[in-house]
Amino acid sequence: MQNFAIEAEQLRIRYPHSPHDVVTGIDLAVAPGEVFGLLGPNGAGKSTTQRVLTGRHREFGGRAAVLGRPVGDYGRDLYERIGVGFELPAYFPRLTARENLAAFARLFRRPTMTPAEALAAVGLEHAADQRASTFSKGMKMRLNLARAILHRPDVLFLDEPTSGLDPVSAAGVRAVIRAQADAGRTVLLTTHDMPAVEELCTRVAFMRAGSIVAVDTPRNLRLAHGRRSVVASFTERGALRTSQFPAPDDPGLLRLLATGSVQTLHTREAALADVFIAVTQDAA
Ligand SMILES: Nc1ncnc2c1ncn2[C@@H]1O[C@H](COP(=O)(O)OP(=O)(O)OP(=O)(O)O)[C@@H](O)[C@H]1O
Repeated sequence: MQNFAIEAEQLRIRYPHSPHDVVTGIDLAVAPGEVFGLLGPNGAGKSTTQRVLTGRHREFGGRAAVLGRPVGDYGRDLYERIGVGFELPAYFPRLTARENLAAFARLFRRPTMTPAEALAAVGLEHAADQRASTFSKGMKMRLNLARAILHRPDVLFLDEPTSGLDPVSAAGVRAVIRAQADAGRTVLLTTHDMPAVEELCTRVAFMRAGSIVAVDTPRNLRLAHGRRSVVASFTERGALRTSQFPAPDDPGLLRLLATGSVQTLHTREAALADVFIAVTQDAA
């Protein structure tokens, strides 16, 4: 039997006062070393699933296991094995970045990186002695990530690690995640950042209303659900306009070409954003 880093079998989750299950019996099996994306619209149940897998919500049905052991069987030792980076940065605002990481490092029994190593890993070494309360949002997200990787965990759970970041900062965070994957860590990544998914994820699961509606590699999902299209830009009454057509022989495109007004024509490859819309809006 294969040992999965993360497993869920018929996982059902309900909050104390919610009238129905918000996760309705999902199956997940993430192999060691995978960067697995958990995608879907707001409210689909992604964060709730992460909460159960990281031991922060203990009421659930079915099975949830990390590194071959049910999450319910772990105590604090779970946090020796996993790293958790959630959307809202968690740090001591009055302490410097270095002091924050030194404080977090003391919580672990296993050897950790030094604060300087962790700050260098996320590109924050220049701000080591700056108070966390003075950090920009992007810096806080990096500090959060430094905290999550500090003890070199086997599995990393990341919820929206690039949320609200500018493109350069987001690319920096993606590079940190890539380095973690290259070091052999398993990553479960919840995100709406499609470039991050394209760049990092070995496989992706799309959730919709508490269920998983598609799981595959980004490439296979694009082939199965994405549509290529042809984009034409043309002039109309002196203004430049663009239109998208499903195929090069689309009658509308052929009519447009016959007018002689087309300036440029290019093929647009299917993107994961198209897959997102196709599988989370149309699935029954
Ligand atoms: N503490 C809670 N108590 C009751 N219901 C909750 C709680 N947290 C989340 N929910 C509900 O559970 C459902 C799933 O929420 P969840 O946060 O898991 O979605 P998500 O897919 O992570 O969304 P987003 O992309 O917005 O982060 C939603 O209907 C939400 O309202």
